[in-house]
Amino acid sequence: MFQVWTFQDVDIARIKKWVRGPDLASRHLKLVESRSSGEMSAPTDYLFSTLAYGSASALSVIGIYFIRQYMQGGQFTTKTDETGRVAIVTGCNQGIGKETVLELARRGATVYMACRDLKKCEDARREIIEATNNENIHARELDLGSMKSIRNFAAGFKKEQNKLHILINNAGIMDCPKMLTEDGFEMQIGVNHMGHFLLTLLLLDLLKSSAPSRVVVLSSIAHRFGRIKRDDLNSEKSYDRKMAYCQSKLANILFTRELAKRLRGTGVTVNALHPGVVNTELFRNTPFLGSRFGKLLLAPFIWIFIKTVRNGAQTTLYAALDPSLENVSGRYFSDCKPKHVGSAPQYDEDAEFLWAESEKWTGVNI
Ligand SMILES: NC(=O)c1ccc[n+]([C@@H]2O[C@H](COP(=O)([O-])OP(=O)(O)OC[C@H]3O[C@@H](n4cnc5c(N)ncnc54)[C@H](O)[C@@H]3O)[C@@H](O)[C@H]2O)c1
Repeated sequence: MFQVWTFQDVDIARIKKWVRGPDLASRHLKLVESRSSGEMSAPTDYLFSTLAYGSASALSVIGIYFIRQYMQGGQFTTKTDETGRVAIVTGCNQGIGKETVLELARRGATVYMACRDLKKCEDARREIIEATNNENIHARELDLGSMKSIRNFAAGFKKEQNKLHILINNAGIMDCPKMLTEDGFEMQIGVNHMGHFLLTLLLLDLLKSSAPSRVVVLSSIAHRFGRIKRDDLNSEKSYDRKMAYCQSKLANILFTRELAKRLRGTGVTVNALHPGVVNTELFRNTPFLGSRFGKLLLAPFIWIFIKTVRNGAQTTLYAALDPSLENVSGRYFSDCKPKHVGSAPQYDEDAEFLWAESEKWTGVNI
């Protein structure tokens, strides 16, 4: 009833030939043919299949591991001591911002977490203090969609601190349906660019007096698809949620270049970056990707190809802390290294246009 297979049953020479064969698919085909013709014995068949499919699975696992490692991008491993340095991070109750604050706290910095939702900000602050034992972490309210809130935040901060070494313009919103900020700006250009424009300019005096100091701007690779709509910057004539995000992220790059130019010789540097594609709540408004079902369905894909929040914060930390960037300004980074942005002459014209409009809209200038 039972057939016992012994080692002698296994045709070693034949297996060697098979393993050396051209490829898995043709080997499989031959296997099926030889099986039906009775040429190959059952034990040989069994051993070959195990070997072939075992090595294919092992190769796939190793391949997936290396792809995932590659997709997680560059790491900022340089050790720095930030004790006595003061930083502000916007939109940091979650996502890349929260992870950035966590690492700044570990390195001893005093950090002001500037968030729209103070309750969530307070919860995140407590978590960070618990994890790092750094008590110098503060939660403050800042809604970048309200010029009043931005002015209140800046005034409050200046009452508490007379130094600011690192300003990280991290907060962002993506793909939202057409909405306006409190002051009537289209939400994506309003929060991602105009709000940060006003905040940075209100804090410039402190940044200058605390130099060497740094402004870090979270842009995105999406800037490459962006166009500054000179005839409709505020999307009043037409609105496309994707293009509005791309425009706002291009605005981040142009703001960085123009501000860097204007701050030459002050000891304040300004750099922009793309954090990578990171597994955060930023996609909450994106059809399918933002839904629970979409996330569940794409979970394996996300695990392989999308950065973890920790890895997503690495380029921000690099731009904010790497000693080698002390005098580097007006650049764009990705994966902890410099990256090229689009063609200069057109960007310069757009940057000047955007700067003039931003001054007009926010009522501040330098
Ligand atoms: N996640 C990615 O794949 C990715 C890719 C490229 C660029 N970025 C950029 O990285 C930055 C951080 O995004 P994230 O991925 O951590 O997303 P996230 O949604 O997790 O975090 C964004 C933060 O911004 C805050 N925010 C939104 N509107 C605000 C407002 N009006 N005032 C104050 N805060 C506000 C949110 O509350 C949140 O804390 C954004 O600027 C985003 O454009 C992210």
